[in-house]
Amino acid sequence: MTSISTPSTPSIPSAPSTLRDPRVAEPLRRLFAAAQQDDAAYQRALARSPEGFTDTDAQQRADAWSEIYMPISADAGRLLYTLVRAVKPRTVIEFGMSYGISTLHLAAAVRDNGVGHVVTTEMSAAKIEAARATFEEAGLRDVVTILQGDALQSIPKHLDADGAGSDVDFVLLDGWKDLYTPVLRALEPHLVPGALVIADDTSFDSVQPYLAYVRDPANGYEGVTFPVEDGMEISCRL
Ligand SMILES: C[S@@+](CC[C@H](N)C(=O)[O-])C[C@H]1O[C@@H](n2cnc3c(N)ncnc32)[C@H](O)[C@@H]1O
Repeated sequence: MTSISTPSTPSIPSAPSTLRDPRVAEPLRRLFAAAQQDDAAYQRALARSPEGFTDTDAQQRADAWSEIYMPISADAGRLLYTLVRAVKPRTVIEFGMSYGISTLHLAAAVRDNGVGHVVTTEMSAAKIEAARATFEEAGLRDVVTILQGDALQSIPKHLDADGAGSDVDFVLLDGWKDLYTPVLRALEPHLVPGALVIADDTSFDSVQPYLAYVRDPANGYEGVTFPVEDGMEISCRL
């Protein structure tokens, strides 16, 4: 006779995700609301510098646009949280923190994993000061290190420093788009096989050279564009 086993009771997580903790949810709500004013802030920046900025003056652009949030969307944030929970990375590197909306999602996932650390980068001193206060308010300051200055220099310097874990298993690229490929190339000596590299805004013209790079099989990645807001390229280091 075949015995019929009784289904076991599904386990229920003992606590909701840190994203739903009011200490994180409230700053996220406030930051997303503030980012709604980005168009007006952009117009003010343009009025101050009508000639615009070239690709070579990243710091000047970061300072001139320091009032502009340019965040990932809420859906993209949940995607990042989900991926970090699944991958359980030891070291998450973020290129382009701004006011820390994406960083809060990455850090919440690291907190819930109980392992890992987020190293993020930003050139605007005003944004760094504001984000530090936000991470403190969110109770996530201990899982985030902010590197001030140009990520092209600060990331390799940090990873090569004595005592810093140099293996990288999760990357978010969301700084100036023309720097995605150089930043990734600077990270490559530290990427472990299976590392996930996420690049935001795949629909932008300025991201196309990066896409050509990660989609060329000779460069050692496999991936796909995930259709969230302006598109996120998810690439796996082979
Ligand atoms: C699109 S915003 C980042 C948005 C952020 N990921 C979020 O979701 O809130 C891009 C940010 O990257 C910063 N940035 C651009 N180039 C950089 C560089 N070379 N090094 C460090 N930060 C940079 C800019 O100052 C800007 O705040």
